[in-house]
Amino acid sequence: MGKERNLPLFETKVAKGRNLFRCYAASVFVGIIFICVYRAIHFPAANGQVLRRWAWMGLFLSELWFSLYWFVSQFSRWNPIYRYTFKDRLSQRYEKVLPGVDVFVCTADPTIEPPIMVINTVLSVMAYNYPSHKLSVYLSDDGGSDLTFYALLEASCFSELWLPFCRKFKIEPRSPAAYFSSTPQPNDCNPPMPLDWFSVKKAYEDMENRIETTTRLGRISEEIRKEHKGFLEWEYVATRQNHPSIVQILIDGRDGKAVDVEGQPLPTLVYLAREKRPQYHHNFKAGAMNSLIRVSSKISNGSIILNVDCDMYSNNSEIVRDALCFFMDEEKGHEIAYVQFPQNYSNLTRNDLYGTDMRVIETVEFPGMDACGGPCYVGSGCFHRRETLCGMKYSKECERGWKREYDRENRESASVLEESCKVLASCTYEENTQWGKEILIDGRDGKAVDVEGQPLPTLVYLAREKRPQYHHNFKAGAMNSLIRVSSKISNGSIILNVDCDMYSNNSEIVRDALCFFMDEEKGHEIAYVQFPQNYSNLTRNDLYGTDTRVIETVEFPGMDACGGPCYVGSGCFHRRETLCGMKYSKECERGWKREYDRENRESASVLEESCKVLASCTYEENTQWGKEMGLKYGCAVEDIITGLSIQCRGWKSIYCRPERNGFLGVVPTTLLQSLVQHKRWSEGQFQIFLSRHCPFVYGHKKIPLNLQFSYSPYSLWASTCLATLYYVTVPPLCLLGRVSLFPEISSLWILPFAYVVVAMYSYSLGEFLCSDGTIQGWWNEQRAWVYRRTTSYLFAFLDTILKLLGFVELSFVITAKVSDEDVSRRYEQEVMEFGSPSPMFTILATLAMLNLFCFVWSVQRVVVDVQDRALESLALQIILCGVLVLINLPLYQGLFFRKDKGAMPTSVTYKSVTLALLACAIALY
Ligand SMILES: O=c1ccn([C@@H]2O[C@H](COP(=O)(O)OP(=O)(O)O[C@H]3O[C@H](CO)[C@@H](O)[C@H](O)[C@H]3O)[C@@H](O)[C@H]2O)c(=O)[nH]1
Ligand SMILES: [Mn+2]
Repeated sequence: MGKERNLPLFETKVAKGRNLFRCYAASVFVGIIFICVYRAIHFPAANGQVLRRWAWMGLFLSELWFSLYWFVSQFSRWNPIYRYTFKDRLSQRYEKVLPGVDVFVCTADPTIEPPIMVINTVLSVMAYNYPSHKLSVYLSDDGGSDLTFYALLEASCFSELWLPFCRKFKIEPRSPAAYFSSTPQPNDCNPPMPLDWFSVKKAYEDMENRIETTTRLGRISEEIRKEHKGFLEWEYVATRQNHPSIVQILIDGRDGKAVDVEGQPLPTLVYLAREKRPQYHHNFKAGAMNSLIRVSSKISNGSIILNVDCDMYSNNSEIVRDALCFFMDEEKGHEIAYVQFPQNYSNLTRNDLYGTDMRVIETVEFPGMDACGGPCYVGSGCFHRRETLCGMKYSKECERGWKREYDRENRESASVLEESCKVLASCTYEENTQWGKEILIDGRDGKAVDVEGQPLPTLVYLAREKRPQYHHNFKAGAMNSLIRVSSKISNGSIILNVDCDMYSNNSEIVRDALCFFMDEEKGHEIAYVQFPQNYSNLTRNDLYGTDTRVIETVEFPGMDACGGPCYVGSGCFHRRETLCGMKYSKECERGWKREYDRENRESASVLEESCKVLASCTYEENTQWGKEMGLKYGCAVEDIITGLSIQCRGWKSIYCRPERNGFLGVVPTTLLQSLVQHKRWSEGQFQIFLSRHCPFVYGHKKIPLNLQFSYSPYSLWASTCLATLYYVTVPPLCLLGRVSLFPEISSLWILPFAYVVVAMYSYSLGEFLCSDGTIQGWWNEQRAWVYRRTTSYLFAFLDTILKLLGFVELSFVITAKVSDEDVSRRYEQEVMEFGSPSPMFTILATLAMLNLFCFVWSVQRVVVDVQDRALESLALQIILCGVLVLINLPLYQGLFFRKDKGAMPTSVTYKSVTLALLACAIALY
């Protein structure tokens, strides 16, 4: 065992054949130099070639840009590494002390993210091979939809059947929909299986039917409504964008009665719809995530957080353990902030028509980033340590903390508490390193007993943060820190506050106070119970009249009759919520009664109530949430910017691709959706690049230089639009005017051009094929890049500039996860989907037409005029134009030959032909 302990929980292997790659890169680099030399020395002379000079200059600049882009994209290819875990070692050493894991599932719209899909994702993560009492699943519903809530309620019941089934037969994947559609019916060889199989399948299909019927209906029937108190919350929902917080604990894992059909505990399951008000910006997914972080900290407070999008179901039930092999590794675990798994997709077609699977990024670039310090966080399929997501900086201290946590069983959960409470007592919620607080006795610890073996009460020392520049607000400030910190540690519903000189003179006084609070009739309206302040050192005749005798015996009882005494700071019992600003309402009656009616259920409902404030619009006002804490706001790719800032705080991240994919999601199934998604991504990335969070500025001296470079290809996505647009318009148009921009076929200068193009594209094809792609798939991806660069990135580029100037606001177009039958069928057949008059399509069609015209025109010249030597100098341009025509074949089909609904609308056809003709006409004269 002693030796075993030293074996690491994961190993790292470097990719093979890197020297070959480096030779290739070096040779391409030389080729690029030659091209630049050619461009420089053949720069058209000033006499009479004005147009050609300009065209040449533009082309030179474009090529310089492409070279730069190529250069920065070599960093993540230089030295990819691969990670492998040892889950058996993890179980051997840590099975009993595995940390709590909170899983966040985000959904935002029940129409484009159907509830049945969402709960399949939820069920798949509930069924992880992980101790249920340490697993909690939170669904954030930004759609605030009772349809989604209803589906989740159904899922909570179905999980009682589903989890034992998964456990018993060790099935994969654990999303019921995916499992039943991918697994053939069992035969009789395995007798117990078919019985269960059919009954579970039947139960699933029944549930699916109910959910789909309700979803189609668009509202919840009265009978269903009566089934759960949660539906009452919708009485306060005005619209999806205007409602209070809703927190519903559907399965309370702490409740001994929350068990599956086999009597095994179920994971906690929580529904959250954060408050939405029109006048408050909700910050999209980042806002949802931050609410989740806070609410979960109150309910389960797992040290590890897994975040998945609602379409990304778990495909591998062991993945939590894979992630923990990194976090809990004794040697390196303490410096790891997050573990990112690749995003794979369940609905890809064979040749991936829209190139939506980021195959090469997932198999080559991310492993390369991992070698440079860690991959970026890409929003889904990522495990985080809770503290790092909350803004904690890396320091040597962490090493101790993390180790301590797993070395001693009970003490460490106290230390995690200490850690996470720091921020609650800080001046700004921001500087979490300066604090002083110690839990001296942890009442939850079985070993915290007196000499007779009786449990001791929890005892905590707190010194809140103090800074000269922040006012500490005297006792009130101290009390507020205590309220927050205690809410995290013990969260008692009643708070007694005494000054340090006021010792308790009556050990029954708590019970006296409770007689008021818990009175069934009037208790619910009482906020505090004030006892008189008496003194131990009074002299007989009270020389200075310091004992306020008459106030205590006459005036206060009088005030009590008028509605209640004042609170005099010491010897007073409060209900926690009222001290936190809760207004009295009839509701409280219900809540308070409920609390004492049922033993376990009600602590859930108190939790629900007290979590609401954490998910309210105003909670984050004047805090660091969205800035230094949680996910960052104001960026369309909140994931990338958050990951980057975690890395800049000194943490490392890990990229892991287990043999069996961890998560499977849904890619957009139409061209437009895919282009719009890329617009959001490239816009966010470019926005980061232009902001103070630019990897080269923000990351300067904080992350390695090669990691800064590894981020830049993505940051520069948007800005490649200019060079690309230039390349696909100017050389073809110059054909018309017979303006030559490339070396002649017979010239030696053609070599560097030929070499660079052939080498780059063969390498790219090789990379693609090694990533399990097909040749046709690679070709499709090349097309996708051209389309993105000329539309998505162009719009992203312009929007980013406009945003910088303050003309437009940040938006987040949610990608649809369903499409109608017709569209799906074409997607399955890999027929390109147009069918809408988007300006993006007008651009694509115009460019395609333009290249077609130029190509036909110049080929016709070649045929007519075989002797014409001038054409030889245009050969490369004609080839370029021809390749563009080839790549656009599906577009011509959509423009002219298809009659189905997915064809290009005629308005786009007219517009694009006109525009292309116009451009050609201008070029000809
Ligand atoms: O206001 C919002 C908007 C979105 N979402 C959720 O965010 C997720 C991502 O939205 P989607 O439209 O599917 O975006 P994708 O482009 O597929 O997502 C990638 O890119 C996003 C950043 O642009 C990240 O947030 C995602 O995690 C990442 O998977 C989905 O679960 C949504 O339900 C919300 O919860 N609230
Ligand atoms: Mn998505």
